[in-house]
Amino acid sequence: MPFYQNIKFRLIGLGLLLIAIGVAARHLVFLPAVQERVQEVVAGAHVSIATYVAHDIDHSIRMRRDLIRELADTLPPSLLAQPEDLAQWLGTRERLNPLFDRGILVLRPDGRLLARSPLADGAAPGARLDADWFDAVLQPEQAVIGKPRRDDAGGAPLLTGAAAVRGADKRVLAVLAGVVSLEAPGFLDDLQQTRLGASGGFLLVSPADGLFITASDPALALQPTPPPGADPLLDHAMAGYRGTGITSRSDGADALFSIAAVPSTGWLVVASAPAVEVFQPVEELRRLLWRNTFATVAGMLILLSLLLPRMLRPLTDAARSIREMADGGRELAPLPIPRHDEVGALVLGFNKLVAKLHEKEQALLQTMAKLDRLAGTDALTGASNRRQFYEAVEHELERFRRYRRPLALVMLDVDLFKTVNDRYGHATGDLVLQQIAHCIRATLRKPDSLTRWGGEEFLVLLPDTGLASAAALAERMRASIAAHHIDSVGCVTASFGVAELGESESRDEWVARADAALYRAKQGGRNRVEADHTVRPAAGAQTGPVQLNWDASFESGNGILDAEHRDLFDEVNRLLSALFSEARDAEIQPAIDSLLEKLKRHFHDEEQFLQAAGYPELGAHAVLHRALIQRAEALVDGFRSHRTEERALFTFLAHDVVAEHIVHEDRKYFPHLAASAGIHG
Ligand SMILES: Nc1nc2c(ncn2[C@@H]2O[C@H](COP(=O)(O)OP(=O)(O)OP(=O)(O)O)[C@@H](O)[C@H]2O)c(=O)[nH]1
Repeated sequence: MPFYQNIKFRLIGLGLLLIAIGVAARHLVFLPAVQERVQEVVAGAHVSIATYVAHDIDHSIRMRRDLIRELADTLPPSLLAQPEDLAQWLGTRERLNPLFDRGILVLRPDGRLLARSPLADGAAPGARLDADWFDAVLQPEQAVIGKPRRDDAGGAPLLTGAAAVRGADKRVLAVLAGVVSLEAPGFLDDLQQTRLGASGGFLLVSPADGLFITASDPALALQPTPPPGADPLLDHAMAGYRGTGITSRSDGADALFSIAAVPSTGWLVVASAPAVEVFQPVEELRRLLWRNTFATVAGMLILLSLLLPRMLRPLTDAARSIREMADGGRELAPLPIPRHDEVGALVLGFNKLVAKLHEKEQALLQTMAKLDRLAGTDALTGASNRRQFYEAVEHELERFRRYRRPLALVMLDVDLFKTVNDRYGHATGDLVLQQIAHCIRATLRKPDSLTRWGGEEFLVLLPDTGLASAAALAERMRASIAAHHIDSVGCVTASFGVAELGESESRDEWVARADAALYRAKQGGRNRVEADHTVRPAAGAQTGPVQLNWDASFESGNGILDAEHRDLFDEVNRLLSALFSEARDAEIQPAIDSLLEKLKRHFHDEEQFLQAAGYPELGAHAVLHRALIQRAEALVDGFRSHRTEERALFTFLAHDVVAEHIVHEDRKYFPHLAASAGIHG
């Protein structure tokens, strides 16, 4: 699954998207609104301050102008002829109202100095005929405020207020002027010393004179204003704009400005503060928001990476379990409901689905069982079912009655199979049953048939087989099953019960005896074979004129070999009986075939045991086996084609096979086998 389809990735992505939307909203909507509001508030404050400063300046100017006017109006014309008294009069007034720190002068209409206070030598400061105010003051009745200028020595900036002294006929008798330094305490010095914020300040501009009168930066005092276009802020002011706004300054930086007029002079007070400073709170808020955003993202990532796996575990667990079930690695079963949320609902849905599937599976199994019953085969193991077994038994019973052929039954049951089911699941249990059926089949001959009798119980029907042979075969099956390794389970075992059909015994009695023997095998500790000897075998009841008798001295001590030898004796006896009876060839032929097959199997088993025991004469013994088999096959062929007489067959079986080989030759290895069994035992 690509990572972007991962639900954790999507949830984290969603979280980040929401944060990004929040950040965008704050920076595009919230912060601009805050900035606008801050500008409104600060600009309002700046306008108030600029207006206050303008009124203060206006008040100072008016006071000086009114004082000069009043002095001019109250100056007794008679004093004009007495300069010393005039100076004294001026001195008294000047001391009473010290608004002109640079002194008060009285000039004649031609511009010559008449008197001054305080008395000082040299030219009176500002008392120059080219002064703009001198001519101006001769005209109107009002006092005049002159253009600010530096004193004659180029020192401090001065401002002169003047008024004409007129006679009764309104003729100008003299001009009275007061000179004040712009830096005089209580005049404009406050404006120079006052800052707006950290680096903002004020400008006092005379648009009419194109002059900075004074400013928070003292270097600007009495400097000409820059030409239009050089400073957009001043251009605004000069163009008559009054109020507040943001504009670029001559240094390119934005500034918040506020402009207020000084009505008495036509001057302007311009308050300006760098926008960076004004909006510093907004910038701080912006930085705070970024820090908050980073902290939120980091917190969210940490929280989600810790919580998401926990929150999604029920989902991932359920998905894994379902996948395992789908892949066959786990039995299809309901899952525990982790909690009552959407995942719980999902698992509940899955469980309902499983229940439905089980129902359907049961229905299918029932149908299959029905079909099996009809078809005669068990679908799981491929073995016959009871119905087919009963049919086969009917056929064999018929043969038994007619030809007296022995008939044996092996019933087997898997040991502790419930534990296998409980530990590894029902599906694995089924697999075990299949493998066991496979093991059994591998040991059977053609005419033998395997039946699944019930759950983990099987029946093997062995035609033409006596009790001893059947027990030997059962032993072979037991060993084969016990040695077979089954993936993920290991080895399992089975217990066996063997019974040969007795004379006048019913099918069900016979099966019951095999079942009882099986029960004894279970009781005896499982993984073993129990043969039932309680009923005399029917086939042995009918004997011919010539019979071979078994003797205890023929026993080698090896259970399987002895059982096979005994069975061969029985087989030969049965065949001899048939040969000497009136039986037809067609009826004798199956007995001959069965004997030949048993002979071959016995020789093979015997060679295996002798090899395992390290018998030194095995090579020579095996040569005898091959010779006997070749001879037997030739005789059987001849018998089929009526070339061989019954006597030749009789001689070969009774003499060559039984008397010579089994009784005489085989005895040779008995001591070796016994010794070897002693060593290994
Ligand atoms: N997997 C599977 N189990 C089956 C089938 N038929 C029967 N079984 C199970 O086989 C088990 C038989 O258990 P028991 O009869 O108690 O016997 P056991 O555990 O084999 O023990 P012993 O026979 O005493 O050794 C039961 O759990 C049945 O459910 C089948 O077709 N498939």
